[in-house]
Amino acid sequence: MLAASTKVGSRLASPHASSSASAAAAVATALASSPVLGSGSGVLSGAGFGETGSHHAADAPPPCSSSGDSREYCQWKRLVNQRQSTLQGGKVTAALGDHVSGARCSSWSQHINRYFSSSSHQGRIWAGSKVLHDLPQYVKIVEVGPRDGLQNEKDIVPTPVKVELIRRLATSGLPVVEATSFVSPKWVPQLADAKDVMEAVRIIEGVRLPVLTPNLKGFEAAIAAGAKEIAIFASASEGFSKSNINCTIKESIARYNDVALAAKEKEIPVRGYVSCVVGCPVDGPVPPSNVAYVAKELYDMGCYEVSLGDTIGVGTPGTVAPMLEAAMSVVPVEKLAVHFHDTYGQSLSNILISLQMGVNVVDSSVAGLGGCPYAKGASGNVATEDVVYMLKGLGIKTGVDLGKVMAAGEFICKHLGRQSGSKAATALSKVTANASKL
Ligand SMILES: CC(C)(COP(=O)([O-])OP(=O)([O-])OC[C@H]1O[C@@H](n2cnc3c(N)ncnc32)[C@H](O)[C@@H]1OP(=O)([O-])[O-])[C@@H](O)C(=O)NCCC(=O)NCCSC(=O)C[C@@](C)(O)CC(=O)[O-]
Repeated sequence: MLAASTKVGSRLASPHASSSASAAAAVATALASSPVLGSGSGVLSGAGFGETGSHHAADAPPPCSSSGDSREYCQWKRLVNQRQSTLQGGKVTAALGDHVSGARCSSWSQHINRYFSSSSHQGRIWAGSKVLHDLPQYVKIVEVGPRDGLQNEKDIVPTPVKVELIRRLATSGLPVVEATSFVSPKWVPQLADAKDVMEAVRIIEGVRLPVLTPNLKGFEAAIAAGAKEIAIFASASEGFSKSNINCTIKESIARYNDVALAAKEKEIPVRGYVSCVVGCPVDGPVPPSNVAYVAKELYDMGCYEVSLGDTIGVGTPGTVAPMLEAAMSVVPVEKLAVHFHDTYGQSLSNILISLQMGVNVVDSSVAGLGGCPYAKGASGNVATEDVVYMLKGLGIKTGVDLGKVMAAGEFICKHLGRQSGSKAATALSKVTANASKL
């Protein structure tokens, strides 16, 4: 299985695919001949790679004024503008034939908007509310499905399926899609095709595509494959640090310092992760002071953002709030992101309390895919669809088209042969299916 996917991948990495157009052609050829994605499979139909798609940023932003708008919000506005001009220029951000038809997507949209249309104005929702008035205007969603979501899958997902998933997520308006990891293939065999995935998706514009790098070897490989942004990942607990990256926390900080220095030289932005911020599968409960220590180390070495991960999903607002307070005491809150796994069904409540505490970056995974191979019992990440649904209900802008994320979720779930882990996607699909029977 691994050999087969590598073979397909090596076609994607062909030297003939060095220009955008020829790389796109190589991807299209690989996809067409894939048993999962080929035209005969019924998964793909319609337009070819390289054609312009229609991206409509959901919740189109108001003008970005110099007064009051957050930095993230202004960055998002720029990203939307860049994406729109990219599409007008006919570059490769386009649809490769969505198997979810336009009619179906618009039917989803009708239902998605059903409960929000009368309350979509944030001011109206929040008027007079003591608990909602501090929420951010815009939340950046960092999609981690292609990396965190797939890394734990036992059966190797073919490279073209991963590439197509990333492309679909990128065209849904998500500003960041974590693409893969340049880790040891012995440790994470599912992502052994990182080079091929990166070489195929590097041509997608209008979206940031960071990759995980555990050391200099991974960093060099990522840059050679075309990565323009990386992420490093430390742990707040010794037990998980050992089991996940085979070193102590201190050793990992030294290792990541080298990576951060190399990245700085090449002007590559670095995101930091802290795992096990509430509990560890090996050590049990984790004190907030450990989280603060590691978060500050990552921030001080130059990470532009530090994502706090409840790797095994044991946190509740009762444990997340003190953990965040500790992290916020050493790293500015606008530099923090939250990353929840939904093992105990606490993710959305944890996200809500994080937003109330000033966080405005949230990691999530399409269809709730995910889990860490070195954190036994951890379930998937919070589903992107559920996060977008909740934020939409709160009148918070994300720029994400929920129907398109649902379509990406349906695509990958079909490939994996399982139901979506997103409650919002499942409910909306059922409502729409029932409505179409009437
Ligand atoms: C860190 C290591 C490499 C140490 O692994 P090690 O075995 O201690 O490393 P080593 O330096 O002794 O190397 C062993 C072999 O791996 C190779 N190697 C070494 N580095 C690389 C590399 N970058 N790329 C490719 N190959 C590499 C190296 O060349 C050698 O190959 P050999 O000589 O045996 O043939 C390993 O433990 C590892 O790869 N761990 C990654 C585990 C992982 O990816 N976990 C999941 C991501 S973290 C996560 O999911 C949590 C997060 C971020 O989502 C947030 C949350 O939810 O909390």
